[in-house]
Amino acid sequence: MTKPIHVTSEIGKLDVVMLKRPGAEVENFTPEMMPRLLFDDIPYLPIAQKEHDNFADTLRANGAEVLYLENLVVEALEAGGLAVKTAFLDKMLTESGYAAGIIHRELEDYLLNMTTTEMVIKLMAGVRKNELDFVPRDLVSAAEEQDYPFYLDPMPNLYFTRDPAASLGDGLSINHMTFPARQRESFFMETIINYHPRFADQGLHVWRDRDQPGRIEGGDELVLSDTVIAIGVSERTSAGAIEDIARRLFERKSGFEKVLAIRIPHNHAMMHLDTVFTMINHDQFTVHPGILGEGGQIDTWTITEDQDGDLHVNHHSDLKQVLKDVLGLAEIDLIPTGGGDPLIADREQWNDGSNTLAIAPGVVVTYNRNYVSNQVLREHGLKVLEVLSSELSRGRGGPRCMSMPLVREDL
Ligand SMILES: NC(=[NH2+])NCCC[C@H](N)C(=O)O
Repeated sequence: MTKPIHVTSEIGKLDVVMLKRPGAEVENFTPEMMPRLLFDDIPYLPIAQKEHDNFADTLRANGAEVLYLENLVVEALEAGGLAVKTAFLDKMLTESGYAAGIIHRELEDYLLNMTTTEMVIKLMAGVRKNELDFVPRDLVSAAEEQDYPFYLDPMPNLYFTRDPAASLGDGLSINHMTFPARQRESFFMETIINYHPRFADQGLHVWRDRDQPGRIEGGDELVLSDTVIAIGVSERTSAGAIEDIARRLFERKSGFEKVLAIRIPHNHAMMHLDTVFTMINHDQFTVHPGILGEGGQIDTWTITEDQDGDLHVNHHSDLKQVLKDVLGLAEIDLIPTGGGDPLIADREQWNDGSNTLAIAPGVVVTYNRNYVSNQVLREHGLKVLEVLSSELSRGRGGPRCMSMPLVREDL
């Protein structure tokens, strides 16, 4: 029987996917907070939701079952019962900076008095100080944080379900994320895996959990085949974490035998590998030309296990050749974002023109605003399903970032 998580490629027909519908969290902040929350603008929520529904409908119309993160968390907590709900809240408050003390107790009181659904939505949306009729008298609150409006920051990046965890084979990595703005997000996924009846006790492997020290995010984790994973060395994923997960995947006989580490520029526009490189067919990929040097050069390393169980690391610089080698293909088609025009490539990459989601071999979901790249994809024979993108794109993520495939058909 297929496990509740089963992903052995980037392109196998998408059967089950997890999304998060944008809620109050995407507008519950000030312009001043934007850089820290990793947003470049504040989306207009009703339109963002409409666009997101359009995305979900497109996936459903093409045969995918859509699960929502927010519902799964509520269902997991309800299945777990009061003790689980209390422990969950306690840990969430601790990770939000209130390990104990009066503010912890006040917040606990406030949130535990809600229904589970209200509590989960509230934790995601953030808790403002003026919601509680209580004035903290401690020195930190009085002297340092008096002008700060929140007890609990909103989590606007939750609709990028790709990043807090990544499905790999019959399991997943639950990620230790890079920035404080996102670190609490992967706790939702851990809760689902531990307590949701659909996922708990189903023999799923957690290849690497969120308590591990090195940083890794799902936007950097690409399943190229049932034996090869590519991982970006990026602003968000450290080389140490890549070695660590490679070791665990090899040791635990996950089926993956090779990890391809690809180093990309470390900046906000290209925070993850999937913002500049995605797999969209057996032998076709999108790539942002800005990451390739002369003659398509880019630093990559293949990591394998040698006879003694040690990691063996091999450096390469020709992306096309490495991909051919690891996938056993005679030819591959690297399709440049923006058709290769450097201005258009940069503009469309900024709005996630390289961040395509394959829902079957050669069938991709993309943002409609990247019309040049979309046309190029069509010219290369792909079927392109465009979705609305004016507001969603303000969070700096596209269709791949907004989706966590849980089950794909094997190729
Ligand atoms: N898989 C991705 N590329 N995700 C994009 C995430 C964007 C989000 N604002 C962040 O900076 O974390």
